[in-house]
Amino acid sequence: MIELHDASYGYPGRTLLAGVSLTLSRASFHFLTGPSGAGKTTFLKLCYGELRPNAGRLSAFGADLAQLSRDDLAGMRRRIGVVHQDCEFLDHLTLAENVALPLIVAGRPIVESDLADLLAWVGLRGREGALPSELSGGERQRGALARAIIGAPDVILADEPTGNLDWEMSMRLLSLLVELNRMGKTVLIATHDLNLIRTAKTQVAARVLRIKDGQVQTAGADL
Ligand SMILES: Nc1ncnc2c1ncn2[C@@H]1O[C@H](COP(=O)(O)OP(=O)(O)OP(=O)(O)O)[C@@H](O)[C@H]1O
Repeated sequence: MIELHDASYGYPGRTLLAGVSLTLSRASFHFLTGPSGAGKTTFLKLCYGELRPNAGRLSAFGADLAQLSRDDLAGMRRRIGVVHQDCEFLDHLTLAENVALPLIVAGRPIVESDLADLLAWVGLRGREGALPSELSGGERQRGALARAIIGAPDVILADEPTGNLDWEMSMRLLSLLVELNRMGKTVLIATHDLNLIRTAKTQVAARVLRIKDGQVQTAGADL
């Protein structure tokens, strides 16, 4: 689904990824871990085409990102759902409106019953009309997940999705991501939370990637 071939990326004066090659295959489940500032968010941005490698190649769904037209790039991005670290919502829109926003932006129809089913699936039935300021951290994260998957993406990238959640809510979110993976979605979660990774590995065949010193390596089985 997403392949990096000898890809490098850095900001001026700082190399974050140096010649990384790896594949996120269909229906795989990956964690991405590594010290703060190692480049996890940057790696995710490369995967969804917000950044382009300085050298090497990145291909998504069989197409080289560098060769994609603007429209093709937009099409590729629609196949990737992103749960951002800060789950930004538009403050003046309700939860349901925020969740439906990717469809509105893409000019796609909103089927109210599908939206209601999705909100119920993430445990937010009854919260449709709430404003973002009225949501708890766990509700925001589940809303952000709903927004990421409303367009039925093939790949879900989540950046520290359980960062501000207690354990019970982290487990709830993890089980939703595991369920999505069982439906055939490719899932990549960037996280510092080793307990989350250990627990997930009892539920799903997850591969753990670690970014360190510009390399992305498969972490040992002790994780
Ligand atoms: N737009 C930018 N310009 C310059 N440097 C940046 C930019 N964005 C990120 N960086 C730097 O790149 C490094 C990697 O950032 P990134 O957010 O990818 O790390 P991370 O592993 O996700 O960190 P954390 O776990 O703390 O969220 C950091 O040192 C950061 O300061």
